[in-house]
Amino acid sequence: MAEQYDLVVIGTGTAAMVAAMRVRAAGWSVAIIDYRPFGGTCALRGCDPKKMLVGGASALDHARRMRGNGVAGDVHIDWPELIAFKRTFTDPVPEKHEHRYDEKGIHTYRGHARFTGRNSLTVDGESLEARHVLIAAGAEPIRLGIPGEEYFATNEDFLAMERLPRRIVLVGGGYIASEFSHIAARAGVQVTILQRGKRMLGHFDPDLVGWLMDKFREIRVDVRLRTTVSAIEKDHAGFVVRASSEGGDATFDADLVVHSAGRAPALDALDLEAGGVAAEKGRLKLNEYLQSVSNAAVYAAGDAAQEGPPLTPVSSHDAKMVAANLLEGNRHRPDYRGVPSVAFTIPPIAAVGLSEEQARQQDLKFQTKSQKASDWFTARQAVEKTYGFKVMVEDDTGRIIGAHLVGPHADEVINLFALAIRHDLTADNLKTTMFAYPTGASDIGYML
Ligand SMILES: Cc1cc2nc3c(=O)[nH]c(=O)nc-3n(C[C@H](O)[C@H](O)[C@H](O)COP(=O)(O)OP(=O)(O)OC[C@H]3O[C@@H](n4cnc5c(N)ncnc54)[C@H](O)[C@@H]3O)c2cc1C
Ligand SMILES: NC(=O)c1ccc[n+]([C@@H]2O[C@H](COP(=O)([O-])OP(=O)(O)OC[C@H]3O[C@@H](n4cnc5c(N)ncnc54)[C@H](O)[C@@H]3O)[C@@H](O)[C@H]2O)c1
Repeated sequence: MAEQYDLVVIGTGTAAMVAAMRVRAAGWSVAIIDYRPFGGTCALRGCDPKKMLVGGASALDHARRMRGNGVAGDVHIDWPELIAFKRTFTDPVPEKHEHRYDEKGIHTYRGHARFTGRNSLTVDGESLEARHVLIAAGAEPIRLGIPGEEYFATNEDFLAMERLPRRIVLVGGGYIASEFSHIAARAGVQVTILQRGKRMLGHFDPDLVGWLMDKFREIRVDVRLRTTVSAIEKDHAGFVVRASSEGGDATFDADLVVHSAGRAPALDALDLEAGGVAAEKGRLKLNEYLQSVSNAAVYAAGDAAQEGPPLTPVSSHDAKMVAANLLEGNRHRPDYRGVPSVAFTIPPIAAVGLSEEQARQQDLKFQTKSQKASDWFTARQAVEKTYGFKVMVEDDTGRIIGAHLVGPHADEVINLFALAIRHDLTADNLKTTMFAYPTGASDIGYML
């Protein structure tokens, strides 16, 4: 006899947890499933552990920048100790999450979930019946279809490394490659990035990325652009990565090869066909309420849905919309205006709203103010030359339509621009706000 639930949630990440808790609070019976330790990507294999390692690398970078300016002596990363520090956060997560679900009366299942019908699932042999199903299964590294793909280390492997390899090759040149290279290089690893695209960090402003590239050079990360990886081979000494570029074919030796070439919704194992859940080219077909267009019992949220950018705050926002739609009927559409994004390089780079190119494509009339501001107090105080911005303001309305920052505090200051964009604040609104001085935010007035 199958267990019956009002809602069965596949996944235990941010999207799953937020939706499960909200729906359960309204009195529904809820089950939640994961084949990995409970907690999801952000808490266990993404944002949080990454930021803990970035903390160590940033401390080292700051101390080195201050050398000759009142801070003496060298510092170094003690990798095993840094990983142990990271584990003080990550290790307790699964148990804490399970405990929270137990406390709220949410039933937990461990195993792979798979549809067996429009309202039924199996979890490694156990049958569940569901009035509704939420697919919050997240994303997984895309398959590149190259020989030796099985040798890739994942983000999970990198963030769990107990010992540092001497040479790392990162395949891809987006968020993961940028962040991991900045951590690893500070820890003394020889890092190479093989990026198919013509520049790094395609999600960020090209001029600001250009300024940030000075930093990649300074920390000796070898960035190869327009370079496509074609194979990974294992040899007695480690791995050989084969790649091709305009200049011809080349090989790169590595002790670790990390996948940083993009992530796609984790749908393969779900047997969507058995559930009558339509998908196309690896993406679920959803309506504006995040509901499957072919099975009204099924919703999706977060990285599995990828209706908005695959970021944690979006997973949480999606989950709130789905929970509200389940409880109140389909009335709530996700709103992805003003989603800020940060790549935690050292220093960080950030963006919110439209890129200059998008604003032009939309035929908007706007003014752009942009400057590399290495001589501003914020940069000089941090002894960090990589500091700059680009802000776009619409002519007629004075609304801020896009903001792009790189340098000290960019990861925090971007949130003020996100507030402005999401709530239609004007440049004047921000200019007439008093920000504490001297802080990163106190530069905003000069960026407008
Ligand atoms: C290295 C890295 C760093 C990142 N850093 C940031 C950052 O700094 N800021 C930010 O905003 N975002 C960041 N992200 C993105 C962010 O982690 C994701 O957008 C977010 O975690 C997605 O949450 P989710 O709930 O949609 O999915 P997840 O948290 O991925 O949860 C999905 C869960 O479903 C489980 N699952 C999948 N299939 C099945 C199945 N068939 N049966 C049972 N369980 C299943 C998985 O095991 C997983 O635990 C980062 C991502 C990575 C990889
Ligand atoms: N700070 C953050 O918010 C953060 C950090 C890490 C990851 N993430 C999320 O995780 C997702 C995945 O991150 P990611 O860095 O893997 O992807 P990404 O989309 O940021 O970058 C992937 C890069 O890989 C390149 N590429 C693809 N195939 C290649 C090949 N065969 N050879 C060489 N290069 C190739 C692409 O040109 C692209 O630049 C991101 O989209 C992001 O949403 C977010």
